[in-house]
Amino acid sequence: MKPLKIVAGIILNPKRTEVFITKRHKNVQKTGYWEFPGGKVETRESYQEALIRELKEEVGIVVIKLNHFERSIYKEQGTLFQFDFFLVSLFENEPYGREGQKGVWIKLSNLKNYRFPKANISIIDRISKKNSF
Ligand SMILES: Nc1nc2c([nH]c(=O)n2[C@H]2C[C@H](O)[C@@H](COP(=O)(O)OP(=O)(O)OP(=O)(O)O)O2)c(=O)[nH]1
Ligand SMILES: [Mg+2]
Repeated sequence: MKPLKIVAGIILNPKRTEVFITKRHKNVQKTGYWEFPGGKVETRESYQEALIRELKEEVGIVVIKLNHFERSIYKEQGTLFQFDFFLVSLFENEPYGREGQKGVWIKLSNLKNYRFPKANISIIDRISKKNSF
């Protein structure tokens, strides 16, 4: 089965103590859950190109530096998802919910108090630990 490819950005402040997350819109899958901004990789697009495009569209930043952090595969209701999470540590502009969605900077240690989709459990676990990157 061919997976649906998703890229998402872990947008960090310069001290790498906080991350910018957004809340998913109404009327889409996973309404009301928090997420790392990102979306589906389009045909003929690389993972990096997809993430740069998505972060411009969704949170208005121009990515300068990104590093691949983790890939995970997740199956839900018959759909296979492949997630690639990137650390985004340098960018232009201040991120905001460009499509009207809520966006907040939160401490990494506080991530556990926000409701994310199940597919995010392992990544949240990893980055909320001290000195994980
Ligand atoms: N961006 C993002 N998506 C996530 C996360 N966790 C998680 O389960 N997902 C799921 C929700 C969606 O089913 C899918 C991402 O697709 P999306 O709806 O963001 O795709 P997109 O931005 O390309 O949106 P669209 O063009 O289809 O409107 O992955 C996450 O941390 N970030
Ligand atoms: Mg999206």
